[in-house]
Amino acid sequence: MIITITLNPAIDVSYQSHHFQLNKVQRVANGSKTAGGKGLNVSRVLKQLGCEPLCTGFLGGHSGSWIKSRLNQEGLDHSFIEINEETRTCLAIIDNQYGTQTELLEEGPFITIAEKDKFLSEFSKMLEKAKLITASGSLPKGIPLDIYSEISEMANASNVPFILDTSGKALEYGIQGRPFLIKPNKEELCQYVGKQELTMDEMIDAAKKICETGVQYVLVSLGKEGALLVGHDTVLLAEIPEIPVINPVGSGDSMLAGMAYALKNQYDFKTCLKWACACGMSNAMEAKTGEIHLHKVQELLTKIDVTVL
Ligand SMILES: Nc1ncnc2c1ncn2[C@@H]1O[C@H](COP(=O)(O)OP(=O)(O)OP(=O)(O)O)[C@@H](O)[C@H]1O
Ligand SMILES: O=P(O)(O)OC[C@@]1(O)O[C@H](CO)[C@@H](O)[C@@H]1O
Repeated sequence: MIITITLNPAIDVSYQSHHFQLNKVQRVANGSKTAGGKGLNVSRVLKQLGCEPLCTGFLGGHSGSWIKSRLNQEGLDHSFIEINEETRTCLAIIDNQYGTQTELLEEGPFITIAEKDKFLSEFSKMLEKAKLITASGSLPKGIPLDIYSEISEMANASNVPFILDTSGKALEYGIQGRPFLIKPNKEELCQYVGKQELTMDEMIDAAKKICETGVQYVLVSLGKEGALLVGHDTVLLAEIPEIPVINPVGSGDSMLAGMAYALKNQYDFKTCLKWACACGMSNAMEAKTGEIHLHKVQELLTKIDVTVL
């Protein structure tokens, strides 16, 4: 079973706006509302790929109940720790005319030490059934910065591959727990190495240095430019065709789901990278966050070129 961890889930509200302007009243068509936060997007895409993930993390208040009822409707198995405070809402405004994507991400609830300890204790029980674990997203308040490192070490001790997609300090600390794979986008990798920009060679160098610390693979997502997969003795570059983009929010999560699915099926790394890109692309072609279509993924797989660098 794949376990997906979302420590800071969200009700994701996404609006399509034309010529979005600041400081103006704008009327828009009803937004799409999904059970989100990165890990829940990963879970939804895994389900669309035919997997039965178990979703875990923290949920609270009315928003938490709404998310649970959505997960039930979608047939997603879940086991969340109930918290005192309210689960957050995140807002995305997509303007395909201007080509902009504006996001307002709430920081999320405060998690008490008792709630955090309960999570870790439940997680150690779930770990017994896990074949692969993904953890995605920001940390809610009160959660120690090294929690992903702790989770990774627990997974390593049980020989279960752990895949991490986070940013900033949570990534910096998380890497110290030696996850099997991390998935920064280019901006997150730049931030990690403290640079404004990185060339392709510099990205490969940075990823290799991360691998020297004990991480086995670094998957760098590059939006419409495709992706890089770097390991100790592997550098693969995926080049992708142009596609009609509707809403790319959640493409990184869909990519992570595609990678997790392919790894679980023990595909070779070139094929894994193709599945990861195809799922990210398929999501970008849909209005809903964290949605793919298998027939589109299969068609996209034939159009992605992976080169060994
Ligand atoms: N505009 C696009 N055109 C084609 N493919 C895309 C586009 N945006 C994303 N993708 C696909 O999805 C993958 C992941 O996208 P991206 O690098 O934007 O991730 P991300 O920044 O983590 O996204 P998010 O945080 O919104 O989930 C890319 O490697 C690519 O395969
Ligand atoms: O605040 P985080 O956890 O880093 O990101 C949250 C978020 O922006 O990520 C997803 C897109 O990847 C959205 O579903 C969600 O709202």
